[in-house]
Amino acid sequence: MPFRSMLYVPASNARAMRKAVDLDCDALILDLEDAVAPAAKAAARAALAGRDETGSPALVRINGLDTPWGDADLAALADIACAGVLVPKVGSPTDLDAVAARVDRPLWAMIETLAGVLAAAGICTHPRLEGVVMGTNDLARALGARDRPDRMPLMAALQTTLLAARAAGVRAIDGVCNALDDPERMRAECAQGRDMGFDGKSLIHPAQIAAANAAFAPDAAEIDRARRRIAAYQAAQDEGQGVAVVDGEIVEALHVATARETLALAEAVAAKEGR
Ligand SMILES: CC(C)(COP(=O)(O)OP(=O)(O)OC[C@H]1O[C@@H](n2cnc3c(N)ncnc32)[C@H](O)[C@@H]1OP(=O)(O)O)[C@@H](O)C(=O)NCCC(=O)NCCSC(=O)C[C@H](O)C(=O)O
Ligand SMILES: [Mg+2]
Repeated sequence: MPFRSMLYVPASNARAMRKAVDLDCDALILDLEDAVAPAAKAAARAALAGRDETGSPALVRINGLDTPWGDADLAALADIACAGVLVPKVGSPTDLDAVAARVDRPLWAMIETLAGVLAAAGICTHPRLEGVVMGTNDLARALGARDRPDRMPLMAALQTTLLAARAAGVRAIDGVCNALDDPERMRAECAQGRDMGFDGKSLIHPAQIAAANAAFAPDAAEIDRARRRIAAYQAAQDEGQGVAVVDGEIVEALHVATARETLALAEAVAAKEGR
């Protein structure tokens, strides 16, 4: 399945929770953590109990086990239908062990602390991990970084974590764009995240879904080039050659493997969108 767009929905926001059911993001992150005020934690947790799984697959972001609410969140998961658990502020594989020992759902890790980035290789190879989500807000704070449209201060953390995720074969989701009233910045951040190799982007508002879905899916030109690369390489092989040339660029086996992945993603997106 595609992971182009993962929308945070504060579980304490009943209006947003109702809205989320009909949104076309690839996944939801039902948040019990930082988007929920301390006074609203118990009610937010209760709001998830007995939810049905209408709409996009949902991860539940729990509070850390080092907080007053983490234990109760884990206990509540027994009554919460979800596709997985998103663990915040993961700093080591043992942080995942503590959750894995108490829930049998797939785990995702927020990489949003300096320790988490430095331990990314060990975290990403955890046997229960399905993916990582970048927490660029917490990371920027921990770095003492200034906000920049080019996200230069965050690049080392983003690329280090992405390398670890790709090496471990798990999904990697880029951080949020806070600029709700700046669609150009959102577009640029999506393009940057896609260019780097992320699978998708985490979002904070439904208005951001379209940009992420567009950026992280192959476009018509990429689909056409993938098909032509596969065909040209097969023709070269039939003539006993190991290399083809398409649009003035060489095409070797690795390019064909990428082309097949491109077509597979395009098919998964088309299937999800009922095309
Ligand atoms: C930022 C918001 C508080 C703005 O909410 P609101 O003022 O209600 O926005 P709108 O009036 O434009 O809403 C229009 C409709 O859309 C619904 N809505 C808004 N946001 C969401 C959402 N996230 N999910 C689902 N639906 C949403 C409204 O209810 C309106 O619905 P309707 O009237 O029925 O049409 C709000 O967007 C918000 O709370 N966003 C989420 C913020 C959040 O989750 N933050 C935590 C994640 S960011 C982070 O820190 C990640 C990581 O940890 C890190 O460190 O980086
Ligand atoms: Mg955070």
